[in-house]
Amino acid sequence: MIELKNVTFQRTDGTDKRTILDNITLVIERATQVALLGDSGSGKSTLLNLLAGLLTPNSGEVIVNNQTISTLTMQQLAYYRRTIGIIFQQYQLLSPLTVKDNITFQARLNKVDCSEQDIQQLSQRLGIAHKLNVLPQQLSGGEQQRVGIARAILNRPKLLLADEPTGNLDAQRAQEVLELLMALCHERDINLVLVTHSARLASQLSRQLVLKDGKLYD
Ligand SMILES: Nc1ncnc2c1ncn2[C@@H]1O[C@H](COP(=O)(O)OP(=O)(O)OP(=O)(O)O)[C@@H](O)[C@H]1O
Repeated sequence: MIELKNVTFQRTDGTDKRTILDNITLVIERATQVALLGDSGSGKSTLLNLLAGLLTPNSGEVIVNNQTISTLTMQQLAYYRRTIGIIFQQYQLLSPLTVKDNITFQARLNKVDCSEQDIQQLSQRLGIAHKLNVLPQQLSGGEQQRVGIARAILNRPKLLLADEPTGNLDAQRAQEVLELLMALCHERDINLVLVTHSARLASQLSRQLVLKDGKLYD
C-alpha cells in the first residue's frame, strides 16, 4: 500500500523555484496496478523517484507499506531500495554478464533466496529460458525488457516501479511485455506503478492517474 500525504516537490532552476508536485494526497491500495500518465515534463518520473526513495519531498510524507520513507536515514533508504523493484525504459542490463547472471544479480546482492527452479520457471514464463547463457546485446529489445522484469521479480519486491518499460518497443511487443508484467504482479501481490505515455496501455491497469500542473487526477 502506498500513501502520499500532502506531498510537495520543488526543483530549483538557478534562483527560480518550480513546483513539480503540488500538495498531492493519494492512497494506492495493496497489490493494485496503477498507470501514471501525463505530458512530458509533468513530473511522472519525479513521483516515481519519490516512491523509490531517490528524491525527498520538500514537504509531506511518502509512506510505502506502513514505512514513512520520506524520513528515513541514508542507510535505511539504501535498505528500503533493495526491497523494491525498478524497471527502466533503457533496460539497464549489465553488458558483460550473461542473461542468467543479470536476472539473478539483484536477488544475489540482496541475499534473497532464488533457487535454480525459480530461475527456470520465471525465465520460461517470460520466454527467455533458451537465452540464459547469452549476453544482453544478443537479445531483441522485448527480450531485454523481459530480462529486466525477471531481475526485478526474482528479488521478491512488494512494490514495482516501471518507468516507460515499453517505450522502446513496437505496439505488439509492448502489449506482450505489459501483459506479462501485469500477470506476474497480480500473482505475486505486487503493487505496480507504471509510467506510460500510452492511453491504450494505461487503460488495461486497474487505475489511471494523470499528472497535470503539479496536481494528480484520478
Ligand atoms: N535533475 C533535474 N534537475 C532539474 N530539473 C529537473 C531534473 N529532472 C527533471 N527536471 C524537471 O522536472 C520536471 C519534471 O520532470 P520529470 O522527469 O519528472 O517529468 P516526466 O513527466 O517524467 O517527463 P517525461 O514524460 O518527458 O519523461 C521537468 O520540468 C524537468 O525538466
